[in-house]
Amino acid sequence: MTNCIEVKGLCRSFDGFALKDVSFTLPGGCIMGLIGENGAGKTTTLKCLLGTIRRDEGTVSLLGCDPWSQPRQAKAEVGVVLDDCFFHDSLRLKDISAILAPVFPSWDDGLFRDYLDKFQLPEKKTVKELSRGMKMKLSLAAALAHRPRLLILDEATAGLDPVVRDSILEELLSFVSDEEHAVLLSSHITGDLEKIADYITYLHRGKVILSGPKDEILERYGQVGCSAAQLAALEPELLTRVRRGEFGCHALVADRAAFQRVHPELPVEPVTLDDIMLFVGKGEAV
Ligand SMILES: Nc1ncnc2c1ncn2[C@@H]1O[C@H](COP(=O)(O)OP(=O)(O)OP(=O)(O)O)[C@@H](O)[C@H]1O
Repeated sequence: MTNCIEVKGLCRSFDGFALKDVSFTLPGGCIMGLIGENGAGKTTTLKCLLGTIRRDEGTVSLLGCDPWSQPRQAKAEVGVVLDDCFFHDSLRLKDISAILAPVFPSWDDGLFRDYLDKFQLPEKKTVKELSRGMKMKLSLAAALAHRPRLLILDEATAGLDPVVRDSILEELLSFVSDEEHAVLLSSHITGDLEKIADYITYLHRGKVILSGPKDEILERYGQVGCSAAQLAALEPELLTRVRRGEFGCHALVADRAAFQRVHPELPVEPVTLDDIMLFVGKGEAV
C-alpha cells in the first residue's frame, strides 16, 4: 500500500495563528478524517496541501508530487470539494461538462451524467435552483468525474441532512474500495468519521495532538468517572486530561489497559471522538 499523502513538519504562520509541525500520512485505500475545533487550522492545512497557499516550512507530497513546485502534476489526479459550490448560479448542470472537459484531460462526460442521475440532479436545472445538499452532490459529481485518485473535502457535509450525508459517505467508501484511491476530509460531524474513517488526525491550536488509525484511538482511549477525592489519589502519569463537574470528575486515559491493570476497581468507559475533543477543549491538564 503506497501513501497518497505525506506531510512532514508543515508550518504556516499568520498574524495571531500558527500551524506548527503538522505531520501525517494517508495510505492508499483509506479515508482520513481531519478534526479540530473552529480555527484549529484544518482549512489552512488543506490549503497548504493543495498548494493554494504557501507553506513556511515542511514537505508535502500528494500522489508523489509537491503541490507547490509541481502544481499541475500534483493536482491532475486530485478532486476537491469545498464547503461552497464553486459553479456560477446561472449555469445549467448539462453545460458543466463543456466547461470542465478542457480543464481536466481525464474528464469523463458519461461518468458525470451517471453521477447526476445517481444523485438525482436534473440536468435542466441551473445551479441557483439547487438546494445546499444538491449543490454538494454536484460538487462531488464534478470532483469524481475527472477520475481522481485522491479526494480532498473541506466541511463538505456540513449542514446536510443525515440521508444526503449518508449517500455522500457511501460514495466515499466506494471510492476507496480501489487501493490506489484515498480521501482526506475535514469535518465537525465526528459521528460520520467514526462510521467511515480509517485514520483520524486531530488538530488543536495549529498542532497535531493525535494522528493514527481510528480503531486504535477508540480502543486505546477511555474515560473514568470518579469523585474528586478518588481523582486526587490517581497517578497523574495514567491520566491525559480531567474534567471536574458538580457531581463528580471524569479523567481521560490514553491507555485503558494500563490504567485497568493498576486500578481494576475503577471501570474505564469507551470514548467517542467528541468526548476526546471535549476533554481537550474544556478539560484541564493533569
Ligand atoms: N489568510 C489568512 N490571513 C490571516 N489569518 C488567517 C488566514 N487564513 C486563516 N487564518 C487564521 O488561521 C486560523 C485557522 O483558520 P482555519 O480556517 O484553518 O481553521 P479551521 O480549523 O478550518 O476552522 P473552522 O472549523 O472554523 O473552519 C484562524 O485563526 C484564522 O483566522
